[in-house]
Amino acid sequence: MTDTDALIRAQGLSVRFAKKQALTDLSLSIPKGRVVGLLGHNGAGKTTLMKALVGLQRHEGSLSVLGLNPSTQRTELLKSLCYIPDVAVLPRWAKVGQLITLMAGLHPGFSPERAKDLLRRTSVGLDDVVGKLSKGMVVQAHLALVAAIDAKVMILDEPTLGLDVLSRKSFYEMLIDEWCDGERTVIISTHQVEEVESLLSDVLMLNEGQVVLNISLDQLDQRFVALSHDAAAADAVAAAHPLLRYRQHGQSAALFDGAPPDAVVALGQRVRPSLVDLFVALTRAPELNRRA
Ligand SMILES: Nc1ncnc2c1ncn2[C@@H]1O[C@H](COP(=O)(O)OP(=O)(O)OP(=O)(O)O)[C@@H](O)[C@H]1O
Repeated sequence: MTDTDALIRAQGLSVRFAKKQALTDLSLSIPKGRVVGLLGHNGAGKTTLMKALVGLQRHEGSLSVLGLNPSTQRTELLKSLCYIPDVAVLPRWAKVGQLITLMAGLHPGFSPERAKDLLRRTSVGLDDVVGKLSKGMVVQAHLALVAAIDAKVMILDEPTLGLDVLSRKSFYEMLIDEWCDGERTVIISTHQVEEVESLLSDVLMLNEGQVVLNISLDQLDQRFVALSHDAAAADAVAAAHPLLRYRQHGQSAALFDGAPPDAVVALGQRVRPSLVDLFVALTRAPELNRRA
């Protein structure tokens, strides 16, 4: 990717609250057509970054989204960017059909027909009042409304928080089937790392306000090597300084950034590193790595 293809570009992005440095000198670029998982522990800075991307967070450094400055060109930006924050914001008194009428009046890129089509995928009806819907139904209705906007970037902050596994699955199916088209980019923050792994094209990992990984899943498979091995090989594997030692399918395993020496590889069997193991390896203090 050349940098000019990027839909989102940040350089030296920092956010400081009174007592907390929430983001420190982030630099990244995200191209079109990607499904990016934004991962990080509680307090890592995910919401702060998303708010900066949509122009709701003062920051230092430069930030460009769709070629616009989110802080100073927010109105223009919101024509092509949609955002579901981590708090439910649909008015509880409104009927879903009324929200469609409201959105049609407010947003030039919103298609009422598309919203109604998307709602047919859910169990939410046009006459349903938001306040009487379950949490899962509200989230589905919210996605149907937002996905009916002809935008280029969608930002979702923990969109499936509090939903059961079936609701989470249907949420992501609707998002991928109905909104992602190979040109649009979506950024999803979540703690459900295992569940989203198969949906993602890229992962952006934050730890204590800093980027610890920004990589496509294809590159990730090439760069990181996981080795499953017998207990007898443990000391020799540990001597090669893996990022993480853990257990997988009842076997000891070790995760390396880059291939370890051939002699070490020969001690075990190369397996696919999972995103969750990588997340643990890159976001917890090295001294916490247990002997596997
Ligand atoms: N308005 C604020 N005032 C002061 N500190 C804040 C404010 N918003 C966020 N923070 C702090 O900034 C840090 C990053 O918070 P942020 O909400 O971005 O984390 P997060 O990765 O989204 O966490 P979570 O997974 O818990 O939602 C935290 O230490 C938080 O306490």
